[in-house]
Amino acid sequence: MLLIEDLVKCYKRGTRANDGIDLRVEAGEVVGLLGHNGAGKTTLVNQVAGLVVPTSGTIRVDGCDPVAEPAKVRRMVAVMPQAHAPLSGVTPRQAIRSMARIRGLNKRDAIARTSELIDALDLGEWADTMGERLSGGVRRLTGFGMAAAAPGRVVMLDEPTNDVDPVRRRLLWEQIRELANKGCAVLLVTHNVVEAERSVDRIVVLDSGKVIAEGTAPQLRSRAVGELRLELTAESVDTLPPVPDHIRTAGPAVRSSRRLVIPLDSGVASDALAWAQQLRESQTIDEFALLPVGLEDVYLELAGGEGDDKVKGEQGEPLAA
Ligand SMILES: Nc1ncnc2c1ncn2[C@@H]1O[C@H](COP(=O)(O)OP(=O)(O)OP(=O)(O)O)[C@@H](O)[C@H]1O
Repeated sequence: MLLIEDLVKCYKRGTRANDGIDLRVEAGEVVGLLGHNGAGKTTLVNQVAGLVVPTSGTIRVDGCDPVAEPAKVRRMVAVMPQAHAPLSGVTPRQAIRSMARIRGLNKRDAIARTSELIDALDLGEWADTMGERLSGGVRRLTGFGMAAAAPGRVVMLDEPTNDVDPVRRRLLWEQIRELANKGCAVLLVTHNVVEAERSVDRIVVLDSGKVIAEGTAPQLRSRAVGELRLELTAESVDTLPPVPDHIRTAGPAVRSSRRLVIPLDSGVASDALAWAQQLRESQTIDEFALLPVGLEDVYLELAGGEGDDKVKGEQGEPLAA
């Protein structure tokens, strides 16, 4: 449904925001696009929507080129932008209904679809409140409602769950899945790795404009070294003692200012727990946890840590991208 090949976008000042991206989203599929700030996610979305012209490469929405046939592609693509929808002087109900009408639904169907979305997202309490008085989360949900009102073939959602409370976040994910079940190809930008791991079919990781990893959550998790992660939290992890020799690490640790995450094989779990317990009893660390490897660990390892240095372990090499 959505096919992207060797997509390059260079902005005027020379930033290569997309640098040879290949990406495919099939009908009925929800694909999560992850990547650091400035990785090029929004640039990608804007090119598919026809708002930014690619420098080179190919985009096809059900066979149509957004550059050659922008009006046609706009009808086929629904976008929820990263910025809040402008809702001054309109209520969520009016905004969603208007979008449904603009995108081709007749009056009766637009009213019905709007009510359906307001109920599904539990927005009834604010459905008739003017936009100026809405919270960030309700604005975000309204933006989703506008994109989902008459969604077309491809739906692109740029950080849809930001500001949304945990209960409505679940409702939102149900509606995202519902769009895929109706046959839409859904491309979803998010920074929430844990949510993505739980809720999308496939994940694509962008780094500096390039795809550095792609696959289902289990496929990406299988790239991790070791089965476990020992997380140590301390005021500063710089002064922590080295991992004792008898606890063989499975790969390089990832460090942020207050957290050290050490990859381990399951065979050393009890020794690692005993060591962490000692560190806590001596108040060298504040707390610790031993957890199965998650997608967030793989992501941080791929991305090179939590914005901080990557600490190379005693054994093992860093994960290759
Ligand atoms: N209109 C523009 N003109 C020049 N440079 C731009 C423009 N829009 C984005 N960029 C640059 O392109 C790069 C990619 O930006 P983009 O917004 O696509 O990243 P992103 O992954 O969506 O980031 P974030 O997660 O912070 O929203 C950044 O270096 C950004 O500064």
